[in-house]
Amino acid sequence: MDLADKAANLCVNGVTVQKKREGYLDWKEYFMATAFLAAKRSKDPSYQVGACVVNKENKIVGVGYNGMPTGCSDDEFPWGKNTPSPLDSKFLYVCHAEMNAILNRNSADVKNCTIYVGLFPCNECAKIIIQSGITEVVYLSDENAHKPTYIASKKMFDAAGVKYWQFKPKNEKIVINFTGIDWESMSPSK
Ligand SMILES: O=c1ccn([C@H]2C[C@H](O)[C@@H](COP(=O)(O)O)O2)c(=O)[nH]1
Ligand SMILES: [Zn+2]
Repeated sequence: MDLADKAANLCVNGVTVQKKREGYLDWKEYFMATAFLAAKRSKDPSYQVGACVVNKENKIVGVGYNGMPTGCSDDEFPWGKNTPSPLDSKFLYVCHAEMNAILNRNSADVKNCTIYVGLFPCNECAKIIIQSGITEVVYLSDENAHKPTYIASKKMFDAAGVKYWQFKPKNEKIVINFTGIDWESMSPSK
C-alpha cells in the first residue's frame, strides 16, 4: 500500500477514530486522468489525444479519443502525415477526441458541461464544443498556441463566452496497478 493511501487515524479520548483515506484523486485529476486513459486507445502513432465531458453534477457523460470513423478500418486508413497526396494522410479521416467525446455522450445533451482534454482544441473542435453548449474547457497541453488554428479556437471561445484554463496536475504520474488493490485495508472490519 502506498503511504499516501493509508487512512490517517485520530486518537480522541483514547478511542481511535478512523479518518477518511488520504491520497485520493480529486475530481479534476480524475476527469483529466480519464481523458488520458481514453487516449491510450488511440492508434495514431504521433499523437494520442483523449477527452472527457463532465456535467454539473460531476458525472462523466462522454469520453473519446482520436481515431478513424466507425467502419473505417484502423489498419486500412492511413496514419501518415507528409504524404504526396492528402488522400493518403490521416488528416482527412481522423475524428478528433473532442468530437468523439461529444458524439459518444450518454446524456440528452452536453449543455453547460466541461470538457477535459489533453491538448487544447483545434478550431474545428472549438466549433463543435461551442455548438454543443459546453461552457468550459480544461486542457493540459497548449503546445500549438502559436498556430493560427489554435488562435482561432481562442477567438471563438472568447466571443462565445466559453471559459478555458490550463490544468496543472498535482501528480506527475498516476499509476494504475491491477495487482495493487489492498483488500485488507478496504475491509470494513479493519
Ligand atoms: O483538437 C484536436 C487536435 C488534434 N487531435 C488529434 C488529431 C490527430 O490524430 C492528432 C494530431 O496529429 P498531428 O500529427 O500532430 O497533426 O491529434 C485531436 O484529437 N483533437
Ligand atoms: Zn480538433
